[in-house]
Amino acid sequence: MMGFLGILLLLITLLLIYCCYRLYHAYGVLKRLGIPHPPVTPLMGNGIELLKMSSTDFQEKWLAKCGKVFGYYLGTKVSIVVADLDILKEIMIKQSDKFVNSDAEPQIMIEIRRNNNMGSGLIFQKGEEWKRVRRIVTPTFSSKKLKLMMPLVEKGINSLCSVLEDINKKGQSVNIPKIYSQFTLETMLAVAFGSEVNLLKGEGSALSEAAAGFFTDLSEPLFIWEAIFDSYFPTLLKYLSALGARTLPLGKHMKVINDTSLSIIKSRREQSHNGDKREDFLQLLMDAEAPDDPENESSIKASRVLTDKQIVGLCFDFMLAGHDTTSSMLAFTSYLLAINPHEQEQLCQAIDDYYQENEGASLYDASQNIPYLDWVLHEALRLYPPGPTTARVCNETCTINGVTFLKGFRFDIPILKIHMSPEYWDQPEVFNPKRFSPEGKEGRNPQAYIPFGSGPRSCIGMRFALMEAKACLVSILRKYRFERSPDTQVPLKMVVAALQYPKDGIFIKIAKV
Ligand code: HEM
Repeated sequence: MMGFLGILLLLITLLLIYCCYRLYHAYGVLKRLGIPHPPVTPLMGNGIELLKMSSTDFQEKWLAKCGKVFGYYLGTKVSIVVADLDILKEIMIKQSDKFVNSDAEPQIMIEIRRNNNMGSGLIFQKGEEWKRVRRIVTPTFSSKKLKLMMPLVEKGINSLCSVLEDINKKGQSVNIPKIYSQFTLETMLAVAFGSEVNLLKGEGSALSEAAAGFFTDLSEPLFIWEAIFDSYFPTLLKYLSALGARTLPLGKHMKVINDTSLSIIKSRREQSHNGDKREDFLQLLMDAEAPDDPENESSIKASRVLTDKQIVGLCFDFMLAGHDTTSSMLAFTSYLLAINPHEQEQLCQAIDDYYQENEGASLYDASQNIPYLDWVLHEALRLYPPGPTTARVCNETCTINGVTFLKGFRFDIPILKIHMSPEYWDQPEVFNPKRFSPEGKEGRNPQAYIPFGSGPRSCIGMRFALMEAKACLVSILRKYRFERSPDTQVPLKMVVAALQYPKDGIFIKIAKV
């Protein structure tokens, strides 16, 4: 009996020694490569600190202590934060083939997509398949095609303006992000799913409820825990995620989105013979075909088009990536104009001048041809980039500017920190749209401004987002002004997660011109 216990104890001791050795080895990677990192806690790595503070505060703290490149561990998984613009240019543009994948999709989302038989879309798509899909989808975002969607965008703008009219009549301040969030969701449902609702007037649908519910259920700590868990128990994580996918509301919301979209595609295919086509993303993706690729003669017909489940995955991605981001851009721009009345007047003057010189101009043309409007939006995106960080994964060990990165390393690109760095921006905290005038841009490193990312994996929806936001602001500012009220919090308290939000909302007044 003692002999058995002795052997058991010995085995446990050996197992513990092995685990300690594995941990010691795993936590030695960054040191061996000469990449500085914060002190680690066994098992958690730097996860505890990341759960306590926002990812951008974490980046700020350790960039200040370690310089422009540092690493950290989630569990035993390595991430590298890179704020060095030369290295970023290599990762995002010059050697982008070695960093073609962005972040890994959370396991729970993989399981939910699998349960619903939904395609992977673009955001989390990898390698060659990502290249193929991006090639097919890119023409959908040409200026010519986006212009065709303007009537759907204008419809949303009209109902937004009538809501602002009511708010103005009441004379109260309003939490503007909430209004814009309904507007951009409504527009996204119309352009990506062909589903017309009037959320701003309180008229929703099963699809709009599922979409709104989906956004409420996403949380950053869930993803930090997942990354830590994944580094020790990947198989168990898969089982737990499969269970979560079946039981959590997130899975149910996605099922509604998936089933509704598939039935819309089906009915459009059935009606295609009557030649009555709607101009929206859904239809464009249904008709999309990759252009000829002379360098790839073997590309077969089937690989140049998208399946229905891929189309649903893509439309879902557009909603995921395009709804909250665009509404946040609009909300922060309105806030900045409200607290900078001089800049607001300059913008309104530019809009008036444009319409005086171009009587009867369309909303699309006006929004594309007022430079000051462009500068204002870009400056708002500098100060408040909706996505404060983006990511890449290294798929081939390589050395860049003397730093070696191993295959499998994940990269955090600290967009917000770069936008607020005094090294690249004079008085970075000041709202100054003229930074984006041709003279203001002269000599600036383009990598210092990346609200939509950069390189081949940059935001595919940038033009659509800017078109929607510009048209929206032109329409509003021809009738109203944003005004600071006693409820307006200055400076804003922020919550930073995958996206950044104003903690207590943004309350401003809507005044009539
Ligand atoms: C102000 C609005 C928006 C901002 C600030 C924004 C920002 C970003 C950023 C930072 C990325 C990652 C880029 C990189 O890592 O280099 C991204 C990717 C993406 N965005 Fe946007 N986005 C916006 C609106 C939209 C809209 C309206 C859509 C769709 C209609 C969209 C669709 C996507 C997609 C599909 C990707 C993944 C692209 C890929 O991996 O190939 N975004 N966006």
